[in-house]
Amino acid sequence: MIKVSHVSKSFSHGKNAVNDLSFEVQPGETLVLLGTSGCGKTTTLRMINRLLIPDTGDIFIGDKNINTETPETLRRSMGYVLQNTGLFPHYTVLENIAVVPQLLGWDKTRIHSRALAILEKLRLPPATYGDVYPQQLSGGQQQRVGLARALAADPPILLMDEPFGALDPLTRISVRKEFKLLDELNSKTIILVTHDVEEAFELGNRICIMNEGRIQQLGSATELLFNPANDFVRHFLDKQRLELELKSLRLRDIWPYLDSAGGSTGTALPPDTSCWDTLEHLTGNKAGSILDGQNKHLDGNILITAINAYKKTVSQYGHA
Ligand SMILES: Nc1ncnc2c1ncn2[C@@H]1O[C@H](COP(=O)(O)OP(=O)(O)OP(=O)(O)O)[C@@H](O)[C@H]1O
Repeated sequence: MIKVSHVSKSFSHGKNAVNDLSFEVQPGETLVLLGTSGCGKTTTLRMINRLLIPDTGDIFIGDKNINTETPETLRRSMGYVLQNTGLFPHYTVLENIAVVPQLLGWDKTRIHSRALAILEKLRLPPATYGDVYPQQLSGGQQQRVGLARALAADPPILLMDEPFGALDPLTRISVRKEFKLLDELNSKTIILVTHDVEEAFELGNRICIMNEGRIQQLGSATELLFNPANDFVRHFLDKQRLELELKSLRLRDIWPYLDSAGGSTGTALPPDTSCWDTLEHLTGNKAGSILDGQNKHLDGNILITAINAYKKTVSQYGHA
């Protein structure tokens, strides 16, 4: 677990870059820090890694205050992925990946086989990419090498600062998809910084929306969408609201608002299908019924009506 407790940090010009920040990240959870430029996301990440020291407050990894460890020991438990990848230009891909395992004193054979394995996992066949230099790779490939390097020594924690920020929108979407499917990341505790709302909702188990160094709200996608803590959070999500709502709501959420159907026609959709995917499915299939012990009849209109009924109830009772 990572615990940030009442942490503040100001730079020379006096204004707090981070102001009384507190949050916890559970083991295996992905927490996304989301906010406009300059709201303190990177500063927060750098304090967790001890690249910066907080003015006040404490940060714990497990039950250990990070002040009690040397920065080197601390950083061995953390992979750090940067927007510009931070790869060494004069090292080959394999040499870049080997950096942390070498610092940890792994023997050569172990380092080599781990580097080959992690490259394979990230769809960069070592025979083609192992001996090339970063500038010979595309942005997406460099990003994957950056991730491979951060994962090489299998650290339990991964800190990611705008990891897909330098990529064009299409590459960004495909690299993000691959990232989500990586089994290497399943058990890791991840803090990911982004200013991309869609990315935050796609990758975060919970999302922390920040503004001017302060947390505005920390919660699940549905909490932020249907129960915003203030106007800042509400307005921050307004532009993509419909898409975010459809992607965040699952069939199981709107289940009580769907009528039961007699027979079973159409394709059965699992209850954790998002309303977005369901709409896509219905566009091609016109109508369908979903199965989960009982059948529910479904078409586009019924789906939208059920979503609206869900939203009404949520705002009525104040929870999502
Ligand atoms: N080394 C530094 N010296 C002085 N001011 C700094 C330094 N690092 C950050 N700041 C200031 O602290 C504030 C927060 O910066 P930070 O980089 O944490 O924001 P951010 O949310 O990560 O922004 P971005 O999305 O643009 O990277 C900004 O006002 C920034 O100018």
